[in-house]
Amino acid sequence: MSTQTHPTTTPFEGGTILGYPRIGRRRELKRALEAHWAGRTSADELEAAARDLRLATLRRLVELGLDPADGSVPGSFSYYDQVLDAAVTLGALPARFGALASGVAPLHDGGTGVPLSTYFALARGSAEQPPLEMTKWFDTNYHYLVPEIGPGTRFRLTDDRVVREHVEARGEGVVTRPVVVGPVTFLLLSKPADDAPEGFRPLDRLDDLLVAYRELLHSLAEARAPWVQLDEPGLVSDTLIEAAGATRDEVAHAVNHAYTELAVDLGPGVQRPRLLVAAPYGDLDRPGAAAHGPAQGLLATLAETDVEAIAIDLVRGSVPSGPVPGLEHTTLVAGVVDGHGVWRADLAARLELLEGLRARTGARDVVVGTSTSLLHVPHDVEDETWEGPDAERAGRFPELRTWLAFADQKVREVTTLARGLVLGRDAVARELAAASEALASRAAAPGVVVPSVRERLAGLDEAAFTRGRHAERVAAQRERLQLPPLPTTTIGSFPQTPEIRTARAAWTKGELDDAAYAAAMRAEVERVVRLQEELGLDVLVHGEPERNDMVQYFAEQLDGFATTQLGWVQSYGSRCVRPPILWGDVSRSAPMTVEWATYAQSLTSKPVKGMLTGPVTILAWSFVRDDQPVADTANQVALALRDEVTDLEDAGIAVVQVDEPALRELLPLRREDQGEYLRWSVGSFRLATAGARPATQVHTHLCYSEFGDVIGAIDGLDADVTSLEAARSRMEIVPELRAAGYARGIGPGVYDIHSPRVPSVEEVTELLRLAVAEIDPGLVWVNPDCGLKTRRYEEVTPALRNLVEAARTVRATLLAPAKDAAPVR
Ligand SMILES: Nc1nc2c(c(=O)[nH]1)N[C@@H](CNc1ccc(C(=O)N[C@@H](CCC(=O)N[C@@H](CCC(=O)N[C@@H](CCC(=O)O)C(=O)O)C(=O)O)C(=O)O)cc1)CN2
Ligand code: MET
Ligand SMILES: [Zn+2]
Repeated sequence: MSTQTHPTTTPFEGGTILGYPRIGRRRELKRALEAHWAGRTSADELEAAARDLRLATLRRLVELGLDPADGSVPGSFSYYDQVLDAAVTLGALPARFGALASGVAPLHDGGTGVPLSTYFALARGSAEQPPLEMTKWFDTNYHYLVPEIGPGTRFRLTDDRVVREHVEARGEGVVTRPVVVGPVTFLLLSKPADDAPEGFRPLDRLDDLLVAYRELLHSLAEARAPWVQLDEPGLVSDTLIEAAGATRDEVAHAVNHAYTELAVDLGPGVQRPRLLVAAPYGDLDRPGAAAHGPAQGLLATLAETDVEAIAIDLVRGSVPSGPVPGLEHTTLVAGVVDGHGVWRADLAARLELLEGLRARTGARDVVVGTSTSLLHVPHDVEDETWEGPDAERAGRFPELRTWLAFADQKVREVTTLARGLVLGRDAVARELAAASEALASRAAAPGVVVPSVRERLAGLDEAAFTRGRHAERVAAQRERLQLPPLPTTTIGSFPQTPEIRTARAAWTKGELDDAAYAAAMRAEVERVVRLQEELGLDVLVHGEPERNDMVQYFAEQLDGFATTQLGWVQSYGSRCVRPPILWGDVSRSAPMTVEWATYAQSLTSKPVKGMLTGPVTILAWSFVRDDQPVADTANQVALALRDEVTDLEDAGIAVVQVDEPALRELLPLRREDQGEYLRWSVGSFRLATAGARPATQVHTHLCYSEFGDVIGAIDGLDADVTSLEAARSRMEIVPELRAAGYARGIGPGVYDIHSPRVPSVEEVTELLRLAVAEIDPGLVWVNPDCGLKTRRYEEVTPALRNLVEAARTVRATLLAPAKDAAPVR
């Protein structure tokens, strides 16, 4: 048992948040990072800009009502990614980075920390090494960097930036609660290093890793940090646990071990920071699911260690159904304010939940928190313009503003609820009433329910989700398109040049009129078509220059959506998106893409692919209404897209691609929820595309994920051709497709567009040979991994040239009647 004393008063009594956006309300960090990477500023200048941003954040959070004295303000800054931060803090620098990694000494051995240049080399790659792999953070549109752990990884405290930031904040009068990814989640998120033996699991290195965490706790103790927050979202995700080769029982064991080891005395005279373990994004335990999980739930497992506080997600997760053993010694941070969506909370209902929570769970005390970090929402509703022509064009209207809560509004929701919990309802009666009023106004507002949209949805039958027979479609499309074997194409976007961005910025500001902007974009389309013809690609695209983003572009044109001016949310590193707000019933008032596609088609005799974003991805990358089943919302979007497909067909477009890069992203973290998700998500894609005639070739594109566990769903989309990201994993998906008997057109990516490297003809040829050796060459398409919008023409032009050349090379071997080459059907 620890002799650590609990605070005698309730910690975080004024409420707390699990994290706050770090990009800056005017994307200050993005600008500072990109200036530094471009060589325009020094590391010192970057550090100064980041410091200004951190201090501005502290001031803001205190102004919004968080207690500056007791660790309620999280220290959640990062220069790039919080998982990378943990890796460099704990000595997990991959050996493949050579001297950059081996040159980093443990702090206790005279080390001086990990230089920013090394940190960015891990994030963005060095001259010799590709960066750490990037992948989706739980079911969000945030991407983290995947640590690489091997038997030789030397876990030690190698960087103490998080400690220095605590000291920095103290200098400004704010006692922060440093936030670090917790040890179990850190290992679950990691992958085995390249040199690890077969069967090695990062999780097996837990004991060694804990040594480094203990060093970190020591260092925080010396800085007098009263609390530290260890984030353990990994505990809520079956998919992550399975991918790490572990079971829930093993994870429970690891949790018990880790927090028994960390929640101990650090020795005489050292006051260990108290531990807040946070489990955002879902449920630690499911009521009634004990049969599948550890005998004792994960919440009880945590509560029975000596950690002083546990934060649970009460938006995505469920309320514990009864007293939790061990919680009588523990503060429960009740995540009742949604960190992941933008709707204003029903404060009265949330307060009622909070009031009953202590009695229900047996917690030592209950305090108010957010369900997740506020990283996933924009800064401030007040930064937007809600009236005037700009607002109107973007679908924003004054009433909408009152329905929303971005990060700053959410902090106020937290502090309001905290006051209500401590002082009683009457103390916050005005705020509760205002929240209820906003909710009522939302329910009754025009556009939220549009009868014609509802009627169309209600009238759908099975046939609306079903296309004609596959074989018939294949024949009709072959006849119409006359493509060579191994047809070449791209995923849609071509580089978004500074000229395009500048023109759009000028147009947005009203400095360029509609006609001039359209002319500039048409000129770009023409350049892109000419380039593709010159390169010899078979199925062309218009290049998407007119799109600011593949989701926002559609949201700007659909009814039921609003888009923001400054609602930036970090997606990875310095890259941001502005997720649209889907608030009402969705419908399409006019064609959205037809002019661009037909203009491109008018320039060439080759087929031009129409390019749409699918319903699941539009939902995944928007803030979606929470007042109806998400499946209904998806089908509304699908119907709008279905009409667009028809319009493209009527305009003579023979190939239409409907992108679903986020299909895998929304896959629920809990196994038992996945079937239902796949049912509605696949259904909405089919609804969007099943109206296409047999001779119209429907493509889809998926990326950013491992697809192994959703091949069945990919098949269920019933697309004629699917392009997948595959180059970096060297076509790993191809044998899986073969094993699954996949018999549709398939374009496993042969050009890794996430890297500036230009692949050689030989490399692409080699990847193509891998593909045609495994699957019927008559099904194989040749394409990059993803769109080219983030690349530059200097890279794209030679890379596509090589891709076309490689396709020709492999095509020739197929056509030659060699005895070991599979025939083309
Ligand atoms: N929504 C979404 N989610 C996604 C992806 C995606 O493409 N879209 N891709 C995956 C990876 N994520 C990504 C997310 C963002 C970016 C990205 O490049 N973002 C751009 C912004 C893209 C954008 O909205 N561009 C707008 C606005 C650009 C802008 O910042 N304009 C300046 C002024 C322009 C200038 O003078 O240069 C301004 O507003 O201040 C446009 O082109 O119109 C960035 O951060 O820089 C890339 C990948 C997964 N999730
Ligand atoms: C993230 S998937 C991107 C698909 C889109 N058509 C593009 O090429 O950019
Ligand atoms: Zn993609």
